[in-house]
Amino acid sequence: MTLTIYNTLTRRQEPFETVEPGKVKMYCCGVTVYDYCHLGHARSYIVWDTIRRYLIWRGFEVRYIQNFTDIDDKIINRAKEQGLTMEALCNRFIDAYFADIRRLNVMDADEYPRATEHIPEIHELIQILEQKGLAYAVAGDVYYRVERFPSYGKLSGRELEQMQAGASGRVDGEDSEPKKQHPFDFALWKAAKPGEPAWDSPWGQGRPGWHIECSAMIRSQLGQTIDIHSGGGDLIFPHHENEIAQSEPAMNKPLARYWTHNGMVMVNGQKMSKSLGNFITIRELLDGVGSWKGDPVNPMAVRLFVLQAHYRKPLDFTEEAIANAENSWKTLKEGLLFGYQYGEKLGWGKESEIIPELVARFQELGDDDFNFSGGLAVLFELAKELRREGNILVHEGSTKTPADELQRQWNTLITLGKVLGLEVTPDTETLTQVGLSEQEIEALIQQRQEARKAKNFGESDRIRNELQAQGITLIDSPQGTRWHRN
Ligand SMILES: Nc1ncnc2c1ncn2[C@@H]1O[C@H](COP(=O)(O)OP(=O)(O)OP(=O)(O)O)[C@@H](O)[C@H]1O
Ligand SMILES: [Zn+2]
Repeated sequence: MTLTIYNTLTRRQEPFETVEPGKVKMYCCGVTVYDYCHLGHARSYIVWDTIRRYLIWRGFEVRYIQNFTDIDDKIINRAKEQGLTMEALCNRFIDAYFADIRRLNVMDADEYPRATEHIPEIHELIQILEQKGLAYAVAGDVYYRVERFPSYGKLSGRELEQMQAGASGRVDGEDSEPKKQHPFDFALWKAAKPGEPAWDSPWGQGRPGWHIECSAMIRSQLGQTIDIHSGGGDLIFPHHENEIAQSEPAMNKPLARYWTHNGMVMVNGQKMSKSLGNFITIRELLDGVGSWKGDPVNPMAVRLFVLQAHYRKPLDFTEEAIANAENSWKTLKEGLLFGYQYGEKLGWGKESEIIPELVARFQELGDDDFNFSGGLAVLFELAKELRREGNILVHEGSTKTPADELQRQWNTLITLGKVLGLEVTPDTETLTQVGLSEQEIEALIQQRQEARKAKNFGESDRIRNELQAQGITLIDSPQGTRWHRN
């Protein structure tokens, strides 16, 4: 089977061929560190983490690099507001990034280069561009000359002339606009303003523009052509377009073989973003605080919320979608805990076979542009089966399916769960949490009866659905309500 990946650059799904056989060099645009990460960022890093895990599982040696943008207008302004140095502000939010993102079971990158630690590499690249006539200095600023790069616009599918016709004067809102030769020229280096952090450079005191840092860090960390460049779809233009414009003519090599982009987390039809103020942070969601009014959300439910949609599609954030993901996680968790709970009782041996047909199905879906939402169906099938057998075992003392088959099912589930970063810690707390006790079920049925008496059918349906999600089916009859485990 061949892995195929959708390439934003060619607008096609293509067979995956790496520069060096068996090795993947992957770069992902990281966060600008001036605030806590929100659910949109969580989606982006969960998606790339899962793709990285999948590639590793498919036998590739993956080198994964993700930067921190630690110099930028937004950072400078926020540091001023909070009376902190830029460095102190960045360190605070880099620490917060790690604390939050690790809770989501996102693996650490191999390196986290920071823009401010790559000033010499940035200078070098700008100088190459200057020598090639692709950059010009004006009063301490250095700009990229877009008209000199004939392929400008190839990633986003924009033509310079069309863009020019559509643009009304200012392009990036910088007050240095009059210094530009063309409205789409962009800053590679910015002259220092009084009181702002600045570095010495061949053009005087100043600081790097945003786009150049990624080009310089990719070059120094991974080399001239990488295999996968990733990031959110909102970065295609101008950020990734500009990375290409900087790197490719400087090195006379393609920057990346595959340009891959995740879809946005949306709120009421708009991108979740800090600037729109419609965001919910990862920690608010996981701790049940701040603007998240619901209960704390299990980190694995956040992963499921993300993975249940194809990575390139938009994903709507609603309370209902999070509640559904929580229910799905309960089901999956029961399956994942099965072996820890009952393996010994069932006399499982040490061998750990998997079910090749199911793994092949999962892989076929994953190989089709990382269709993990499709692959999840395989996991749920297994989890539901194991949950059912667990219930039978508890109530009848033995299972219907032979123990060795159940062990294969469980091993398959654990293996595929790990590929998607969906894992469970088998501590005593999680083990005892599994499944509702009979008293809990009876109590919920009682609550439902009362809701029905009060004609609160919304509530009674909610209780029925909650029980269904836990694998309990209710049967109403004139004699009352009976229940059974599925
Ligand atoms: N709503 C979202 N859904 C999915 N990915 C997102 C979303 N918002 C940002 N990202 C991605 O997260 C990564 C880090 O983003 P970055 O730090 O540049 O965000 P930002 O632009 O400061 O955030 P915001 O857009 O909230 O102001 C980028 O790859 C970006 O595309
Ligand atoms: Zn970048």
